[in-house]
Amino acid sequence: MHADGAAAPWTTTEFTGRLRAVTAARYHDRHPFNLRMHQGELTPAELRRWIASRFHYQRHIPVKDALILAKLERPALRRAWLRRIRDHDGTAEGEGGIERWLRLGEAAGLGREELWDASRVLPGVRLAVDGYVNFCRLSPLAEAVAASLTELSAPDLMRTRIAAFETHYPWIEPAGLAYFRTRVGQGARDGEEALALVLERARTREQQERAVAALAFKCDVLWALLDAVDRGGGRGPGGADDGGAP
Ligand SMILES: O=C(O)c1cc(C(=O)O)c2c(n1)C(=O)C(=O)c1cc(C(=O)O)[nH]c1-2
Repeated sequence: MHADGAAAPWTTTEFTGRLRAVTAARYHDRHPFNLRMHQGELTPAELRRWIASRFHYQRHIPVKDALILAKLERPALRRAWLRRIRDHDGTAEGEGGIERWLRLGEAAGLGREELWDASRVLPGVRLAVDGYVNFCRLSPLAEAVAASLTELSAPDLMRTRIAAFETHYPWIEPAGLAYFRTRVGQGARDGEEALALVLERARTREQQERAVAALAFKCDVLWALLDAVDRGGGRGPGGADDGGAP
Protein backbone atom coordinates (compact mmCIF):
# COMPACT_ATOMS: atom_id res chain seq x y z
CA MET A 1 0.00 0.00 0.00
CA HIS A 2 1.05 3.57 -0.62
CA ALA A 3 0.85 6.08 2.22
CA ASP A 4 -2.42 7.45 0.75
CA GLY A 5 -4.03 4.01 0.87
CA ALA A 6 -3.78 3.28 -2.89
CA ALA A 7 -2.22 -0.05 -3.90
CA ALA A 8 1.37 0.18 -5.14
CA PRO A 9 1.84 0.04 -8.91
CA TRP A 10 2.93 -3.30 -10.37
CA THR A 11 6.49 -3.54 -11.62
CA THR A 12 6.90 -3.58 -15.40
CA THR A 13 7.45 -7.32 -15.28
CA GLU A 14 4.35 -7.97 -13.23
CA PHE A 15 2.20 -5.60 -15.30
CA THR A 16 3.37 -7.24 -18.54
CA GLY A 17 2.70 -10.65 -17.03
CA ARG A 18 -0.85 -9.67 -16.10
CA LEU A 19 -1.53 -8.36 -19.61
CA ARG A 20 -0.18 -11.54 -21.18
CA ALA A 21 -2.21 -13.67 -18.78
CA VAL A 22 -5.39 -12.09 -20.15
CA THR A 23 -4.69 -13.09 -23.73
CA ALA A 24 -3.37 -16.51 -22.65
CA ALA A 25 -6.76 -17.18 -21.05
CA ARG A 26 -9.17 -15.34 -23.33
CA TYR A 27 -7.79 -14.78 -26.83
CA HIS A 28 -10.01 -16.02 -29.66
CA ASP A 29 -7.46 -18.50 -30.98
CA ARG A 30 -9.26 -20.96 -28.69
CA HIS A 31 -12.76 -20.09 -29.83
CA PRO A 32 -14.59 -23.20 -31.15
CA PHE A 33 -15.07 -21.54 -34.55
CA ASN A 34 -11.33 -20.94 -34.91
CA LEU A 35 -10.60 -24.50 -33.77
CA ARG A 36 -12.98 -25.83 -36.41
CA MET A 37 -11.36 -23.56 -38.99
CA HIS A 38 -7.90 -24.87 -38.14
CA GLN A 39 -9.05 -28.48 -38.25
CA GLY A 40 -10.48 -28.00 -41.73
CA GLU A 41 -14.08 -28.50 -40.63
CA LEU A 42 -15.67 -25.31 -41.94
CA THR A 43 -17.97 -25.49 -44.94
CA PRO A 44 -17.40 -23.00 -47.76
CA ALA A 45 -20.54 -21.16 -46.61
CA GLU A 46 -19.18 -20.84 -43.06
CA LEU A 47 -15.82 -19.63 -44.28
CA ARG A 48 -17.49 -17.02 -46.48
CA ARG A 49 -19.65 -15.93 -43.55
CA TRP A 50 -16.48 -15.42 -41.50
CA ILE A 51 -14.71 -13.48 -44.26
CA ALA A 52 -17.71 -11.17 -44.77
CA SER A 53 -18.14 -10.63 -41.03
CA ARG A 54 -14.47 -9.97 -40.47
CA PHE A 55 -14.46 -7.42 -43.26
CA HIS A 56 -16.74 -5.38 -41.03
CA TYR A 57 -14.03 -5.53 -38.34
CA GLN A 58 -11.21 -4.72 -40.78
CA ARG A 59 -12.89 -1.67 -42.28
CA HIS A 60 -13.38 -0.20 -38.81
CA ILE A 61 -9.81 -0.72 -37.57
CA PRO A 62 -8.50 2.46 -39.27
CA VAL A 63 -11.55 4.33 -37.96
CA LYS A 64 -10.73 3.34 -34.38
CA ASP A 65 -7.04 4.11 -35.01
CA ALA A 66 -8.02 7.61 -36.15
CA LEU A 67 -9.86 8.04 -32.84
CA ILE A 68 -6.70 6.99 -30.97
CA LEU A 69 -4.59 9.25 -33.19
CA ALA A 70 -6.58 12.24 -31.94
CA LYS A 71 -5.51 11.42 -28.38
CA LEU A 72 -1.78 11.56 -29.14
CA GLU A 73 -0.02 14.81 -28.31
CA ARG A 74 3.33 14.46 -30.11
CA PRO A 75 4.36 14.17 -33.77
CA ALA A 76 6.49 11.04 -33.24
CA LEU A 77 3.60 9.20 -31.65
CA ARG A 78 1.15 10.36 -34.33
CA ARG A 79 3.57 9.30 -37.08
CA ALA A 80 3.68 5.80 -35.65
CA TRP A 81 -0.09 5.65 -35.42
CA LEU A 82 -0.60 7.09 -38.90
CA ARG A 83 1.45 4.19 -40.21
CA ARG A 84 -1.21 1.82 -38.83
CA ILE A 85 -3.89 3.65 -40.76
CA ARG A 86 -1.74 3.53 -43.90
CA ASP A 87 -1.17 -0.20 -43.41
CA HIS A 88 -4.91 -0.72 -43.71
CA ASP A 89 -5.84 2.00 -46.19
CA GLY A 90 -2.69 1.98 -48.35
CA THR A 91 -1.33 5.18 -49.87
CA ALA A 92 -3.08 4.72 -53.21
CA GLU A 93 -6.06 2.94 -54.68
CA GLY A 94 -5.52 -0.81 -54.86
CA GLU A 95 -3.15 -1.01 -51.86
CA GLY A 96 -3.38 -1.80 -48.18
CA GLY A 97 -4.92 -4.30 -45.82
CA ILE A 98 -8.54 -3.52 -46.62
CA GLU A 99 -7.82 -4.08 -50.31
CA ARG A 100 -6.07 -7.36 -49.46
CA TRP A 101 -9.10 -8.44 -47.43
CA LEU A 102 -11.36 -7.64 -50.39
CA ARG A 103 -9.11 -9.86 -52.51
CA LEU A 104 -9.42 -12.60 -49.92
CA GLY A 105 -13.18 -12.25 -50.33
CA GLU A 106 -12.88 -12.51 -54.09
CA ALA A 107 -10.63 -15.57 -53.76
CA ALA A 108 -13.43 -17.16 -51.72
CA GLY A 109 -16.16 -16.13 -54.16
CA LEU A 110 -17.46 -12.97 -52.49
CA GLY A 111 -17.93 -9.80 -54.51
CA ARG A 112 -16.47 -6.50 -53.33
CA GLU A 113 -19.83 -4.72 -53.25
CA GLU A 114 -21.26 -7.53 -51.16
CA LEU A 115 -18.60 -6.77 -48.55
CA TRP A 116 -18.88 -2.98 -48.75
CA ASP A 117 -22.67 -2.92 -48.55
CA ALA A 118 -22.52 -4.88 -45.26
CA SER A 119 -25.57 -6.91 -46.26
CA ARG A 120 -24.04 -10.07 -44.78
CA VAL A 121 -23.03 -8.50 -41.47
CA LEU A 122 -24.76 -10.29 -38.61
CA PRO A 123 -26.27 -8.24 -35.74
CA GLY A 124 -23.82 -9.64 -33.17
CA VAL A 125 -20.86 -8.80 -35.40
CA ARG A 126 -22.11 -5.25 -35.84
CA LEU A 127 -22.48 -4.81 -32.08
CA ALA A 128 -19.05 -6.28 -31.32
CA VAL A 129 -17.33 -3.96 -33.81
CA ASP A 130 -19.33 -0.93 -32.64
CA GLY A 131 -18.38 -1.83 -29.08
CA TYR A 132 -14.69 -1.80 -29.91
CA VAL A 133 -14.79 1.47 -31.88
CA ASN A 134 -16.81 3.23 -29.18
CA PHE A 135 -14.56 1.91 -26.43
CA CYS A 136 -11.58 3.51 -28.17
CA ARG A 137 -13.54 6.68 -28.83
CA LEU A 138 -14.48 7.14 -25.18
CA SER A 139 -11.53 5.71 -23.22
CA PRO A 140 -8.30 7.40 -22.16
CA LEU A 141 -5.27 6.74 -24.36
CA ALA A 142 -3.67 3.98 -22.26
CA GLU A 143 -6.87 1.94 -22.23
CA ALA A 144 -7.66 2.43 -25.92
CA VAL A 145 -4.14 1.29 -26.79
CA ALA A 146 -4.21 -1.57 -24.28
CA ALA A 147 -7.27 -2.93 -26.06
CA SER A 148 -5.14 -3.43 -29.19
CA LEU A 149 -2.69 -5.67 -27.32
CA THR A 150 -4.50 -8.76 -28.58
CA GLU A 151 -2.19 -8.13 -31.52
CA LEU A 152 0.65 -9.60 -29.48
CA SER A 153 -1.08 -12.95 -29.94
CA ALA A 154 -2.27 -12.40 -33.51
CA PRO A 155 0.93 -13.35 -35.42
CA ASP A 156 0.93 -16.94 -34.10
CA LEU A 157 -2.73 -17.22 -35.02
CA MET A 158 -1.99 -15.92 -38.54
CA ARG A 159 0.68 -18.59 -39.04
CA THR A 160 -1.72 -21.31 -37.91
CA ARG A 161 -4.42 -19.88 -40.19
CA ILE A 162 -2.18 -19.70 -43.28
CA ALA A 163 -1.19 -23.36 -42.80
CA ALA A 164 -4.83 -24.36 -42.26
CA PHE A 165 -6.02 -22.56 -45.40
CA GLU A 166 -3.26 -24.10 -47.51
CA THR A 167 -4.00 -27.58 -46.20
CA HIS A 168 -7.77 -27.67 -45.83
CA TYR A 169 -9.28 -25.01 -48.07
CA PRO A 170 -7.44 -25.28 -51.40
CA TRP A 171 -10.54 -23.92 -53.19
CA ILE A 172 -9.51 -20.48 -51.92
CA GLU A 173 -6.95 -19.04 -54.32
CA PRO A 174 -3.54 -18.91 -52.54
CA ALA A 175 -3.04 -15.27 -53.57
CA GLY A 176 -6.02 -14.46 -51.34
CA LEU A 177 -3.89 -15.25 -48.28
CA ALA A 178 -1.68 -12.18 -48.78
CA TYR A 179 -3.58 -10.35 -46.03
CA PHE A 180 -2.50 -12.86 -43.40
CA ARG A 181 1.09 -13.06 -44.62
CA THR A 182 1.50 -9.28 -44.41
CA ARG A 183 -0.16 -9.16 -41.02
CA VAL A 184 2.37 -11.50 -39.33
CA GLY A 185 5.06 -8.79 -39.34
CA GLN A 186 2.73 -5.81 -38.94
CA GLY A 187 0.91 -7.33 -35.97
CA ALA A 188 4.14 -8.18 -34.14
CA ARG A 189 5.51 -4.66 -34.60
CA ASP A 190 2.21 -2.96 -33.70
CA GLY A 191 1.82 -5.12 -30.61
CA GLU A 192 5.32 -4.35 -29.27
CA GLU A 193 4.89 -0.62 -29.93
CA ALA A 194 1.52 -0.57 -28.21
CA LEU A 195 2.91 -2.47 -25.23
CA ALA A 196 5.70 0.10 -24.78
CA LEU A 197 3.13 2.92 -24.85
CA VAL A 198 0.85 1.22 -22.31
CA LEU A 199 3.77 0.49 -19.95
CA GLU A 200 4.82 4.12 -20.15
CA ARG A 201 1.36 5.68 -19.75
CA ALA A 202 -0.39 3.40 -17.26
CA ARG A 203 1.60 4.34 -14.17
CA THR A 204 -0.68 4.05 -11.16
CA ARG A 205 -2.08 0.75 -10.02
CA GLU A 206 -5.56 1.92 -10.96
CA GLN A 207 -4.46 2.84 -14.50
CA GLN A 208 -2.70 -0.52 -14.80
CA GLU A 209 -5.79 -2.39 -13.69
CA ARG A 210 -7.91 -0.46 -16.15
CA ALA A 211 -5.48 -1.36 -18.95
CA VAL A 212 -5.79 -5.05 -18.04
CA ALA A 213 -9.58 -4.70 -18.04
CA ALA A 214 -9.45 -3.00 -21.45
CA LEU A 215 -7.56 -5.96 -22.88
CA ALA A 216 -10.07 -8.38 -21.36
CA PHE A 217 -12.88 -6.34 -22.95
CA LYS A 218 -11.18 -6.58 -26.35
CA CYS A 219 -10.85 -10.35 -25.98
CA ASP A 220 -14.61 -10.39 -25.34
CA VAL A 221 -15.18 -8.33 -28.50
CA LEU A 222 -13.31 -10.86 -30.62
CA TRP A 223 -14.98 -13.79 -28.85
CA ALA A 224 -18.48 -12.31 -29.26
CA LEU A 225 -17.80 -11.65 -32.95
CA LEU A 226 -16.94 -15.31 -33.49
CA ASP A 227 -19.93 -16.45 -31.41
CA ALA A 228 -22.15 -14.56 -33.84
CA VAL A 229 -20.37 -16.01 -36.87
CA ASP A 230 -20.54 -19.50 -35.39
CA ARG A 231 -24.25 -19.22 -34.78
CA GLY A 232 -24.91 -17.79 -38.24
CA GLY A 233 -28.43 -17.13 -39.36
CA GLY A 234 -29.38 -14.37 -41.75
CA ARG A 235 -32.45 -12.20 -41.92
CA GLY A 236 -34.00 -13.84 -44.94
CA PRO A 237 -36.59 -16.65 -44.91
CA GLY A 238 -34.99 -19.70 -43.34
CA GLY A 239 -32.06 -17.63 -42.17
CA ALA A 240 -30.06 -18.35 -45.30
CA ASP A 241 -27.28 -15.80 -45.18
CA ASP A 242 -24.86 -17.88 -47.19
CA GLY A 243 -26.30 -17.91 -50.64
CA GLY A 244 -26.14 -21.61 -51.42
CA ALA A 245 -23.48 -23.83 -52.94
CA PRO A 246 -19.68 -23.45 -52.68
O1 LIG B 1 -7.47 -12.28 -37.62
C1 LIG B 1 -7.29 -12.12 -36.44
O2 LIG B 1 -7.44 -13.02 -35.61
C2 LIG B 1 -6.94 -10.76 -36.01
C3 LIG B 1 -6.97 -10.41 -34.68
C4 LIG B 1 -6.68 -9.09 -34.33
C5 LIG B 1 -6.67 -8.81 -32.92
O3 LIG B 1 -6.16 -9.67 -32.16
O4 LIG B 1 -7.19 -7.82 -32.46
C6 LIG B 1 -6.42 -8.15 -35.34
C7 LIG B 1 -6.37 -8.63 -36.66
N1 LIG B 1 -6.63 -9.90 -36.97
C8 LIG B 1 -6.04 -7.77 -37.74
O5 LIG B 1 -5.97 -8.23 -38.87
C9 LIG B 1 -5.81 -6.41 -37.50
O6 LIG B 1 -5.53 -5.67 -38.43
C10 LIG B 1 -5.93 -5.92 -36.19
C11 LIG B 1 -5.85 -4.63 -35.69
C12 LIG B 1 -6.12 -4.76 -34.36
C13 LIG B 1 -6.27 -3.71 -33.37
O7 LIG B 1 -6.89 -3.97 -32.33
O8 LIG B 1 -5.77 -2.59 -33.59
N2 LIG B 1 -6.34 -6.04 -34.05
C14 LIG B 1 -6.22 -6.78 -35.16
